[in-house]
Amino acid sequence: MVLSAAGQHLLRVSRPGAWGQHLLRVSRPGAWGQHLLSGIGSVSTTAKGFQEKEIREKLQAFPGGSIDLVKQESGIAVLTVNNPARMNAFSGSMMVELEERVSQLEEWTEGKGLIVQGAAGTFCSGSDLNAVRAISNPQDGMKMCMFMQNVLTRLLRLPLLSVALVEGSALGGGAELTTACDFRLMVPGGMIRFVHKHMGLVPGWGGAARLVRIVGSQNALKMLGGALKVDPEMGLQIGLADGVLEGSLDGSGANALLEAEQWLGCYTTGPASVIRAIKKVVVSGRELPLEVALRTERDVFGTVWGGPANLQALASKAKHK
Ligand SMILES: CCCC(=O)SCCNC(=O)CCNC(=O)[C@H](O)C(C)(C)COP(=O)(O)OP(=O)(O)OC[C@H]1O[C@@H](n2cnc3c(N)ncnc32)[C@H](O)[C@@H]1OP(=O)(O)O
Repeated sequence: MVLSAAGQHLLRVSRPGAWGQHLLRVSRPGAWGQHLLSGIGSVSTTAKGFQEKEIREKLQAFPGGSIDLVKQESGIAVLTVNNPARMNAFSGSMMVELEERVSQLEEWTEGKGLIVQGAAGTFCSGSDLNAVRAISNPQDGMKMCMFMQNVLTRLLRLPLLSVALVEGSALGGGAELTTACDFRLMVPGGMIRFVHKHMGLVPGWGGAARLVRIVGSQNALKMLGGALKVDPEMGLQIGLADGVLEGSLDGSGANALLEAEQWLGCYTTGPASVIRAIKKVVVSGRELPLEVALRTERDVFGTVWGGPANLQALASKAKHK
């Protein structure tokens, strides 16, 4: 177990602070709500200087690895960060592929859940340091950040219940990726570590903003300031991890994936229309000012009220003892 002195002081925080003010300043709530409903939320991509085409071309110049997506009949998809020779670090082309996979998931109307994992028993070691070195000027770095912020925001807003399955290490951008999922499940020996400080950096893929909302600002400051190694025990203690799995029996990761599917299945059992509606009302409650969130909730409610699942439940005279 890795529990540093600083880690001992981490506290569980159940509710992040208010932050709707910022949303009000950077976006038109009406349009925002529509984006959330359609699952195609765009964040700061309209900010001055962000040329998606240009940064895509730059990123494509750093190839290697892949982002693999398998959509299963169960309604649970598995997204694998696959670059084992570099501990699943994100090459430039993988960043672009991640965006394409997120687009595919946005189109997947039968989907209910998503598991994000790394290949070969480890999660992800962040951005590929070779690519980072090559685009180390601030302008390119900021464009790469905006690209990844946008992709990871869209990932988090998918109308799917998502889980990061953390086997091995989730470092730097890999740790940020875990926060772009609704839940985090850790395997014994797994570690989430925001190593940015040791790289002379801060998170830039939206990981700090999301981390604060998950564990609270005190814990986030300690995690970033101390580059703390968060193991499963500490993860549970501070609310970063939602569960600890038994892990793989043969080192293949297969058992952990099966366990994660079972865990997620507890929340995705039921018709896709209802599960997707649940995610939509939670995302709007989390991201929108109350008035707008209430309007969105009403609209989403309208999509399930009198729908097949609702009518079937009424006909069966369901009792909830
Ligand atoms: C806004 C985003 C900010 C960021 O993500 S900055 C990047 C943060 N990540 C890092 O600094 C990770 C650096 N790597 C490490 O600490 C260690 O390699 C790590 C992951 C703990 C694994 O240690 P070991 O098990 O001892 O294995 P190793 O060091 O021999 O690594 C195996 C091969 O993988 C490579 N690798 C690991 N992480 C990488 C990365 N991020 N970018 C590029 N290559 C990376 C490493 O160079 C080694 O390659 P090779 O076998 O020497 O050719």
